[in-house]
Amino acid sequence: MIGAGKLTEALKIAGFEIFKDCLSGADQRAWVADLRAVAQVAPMRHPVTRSGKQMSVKMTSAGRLGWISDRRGYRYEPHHPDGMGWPPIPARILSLWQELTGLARQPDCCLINFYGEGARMGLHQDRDEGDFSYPVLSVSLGDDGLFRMGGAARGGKTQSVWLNSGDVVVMGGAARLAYHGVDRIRFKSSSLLPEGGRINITLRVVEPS
Ligand SMILES: O=C(O)CCC(=O)C(=O)O
Ligand SMILES: [Fe+2]
Repeated sequence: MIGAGKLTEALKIAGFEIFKDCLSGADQRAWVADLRAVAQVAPMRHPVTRSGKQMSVKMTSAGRLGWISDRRGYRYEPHHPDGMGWPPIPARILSLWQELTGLARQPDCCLINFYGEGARMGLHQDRDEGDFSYPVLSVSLGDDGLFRMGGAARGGKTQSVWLNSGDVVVMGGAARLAYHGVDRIRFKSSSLLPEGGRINITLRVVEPS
């Protein structure tokens, strides 16, 4: 599945890797079908933050734990806010994790974000997990997204890169706790999703081993 030599060094941040064009067109369509099946069981919704502000992205999860945000804050939960358990992480998604990380440990959570027209994600750290020695693996599908990456401290210098459909990002090591976000998408730049928009999935180990 992974072409050799596809690793680029778009950003010079230790532990941050981009694998361009990791997924073929056929793979991307299969992933989208898998993710739509997850969203059938565990519907996407716009979370609100602790302050009550609605996020512009819609989210759902697969796996033992799902990431949620509500007026009580951010956390992982074993159930969707509507009460159902999260569907299992699709097998082909787990194989990519295995192939790229080589880890025996499987991720607990596959967080699925959907960026419709105008959606973005502010700079943040992924730090609700219990063990930062595991990388976060992220896959982009659909429209191009302008990804911004900073350092471990808020307010530091940032670098930006466009992520395209089929690109995979690994944030491990020093990059694991780096600030990152998505400034904007190029709506309808890809034909993968007929309705337009960008899907990003992140695979996370949540519980300490
Ligand atoms: O959409 C992306 O590329 C990043 C998503 C992200 O940072 C997150 O879900 O925590
Ligand atoms: Fe993140």
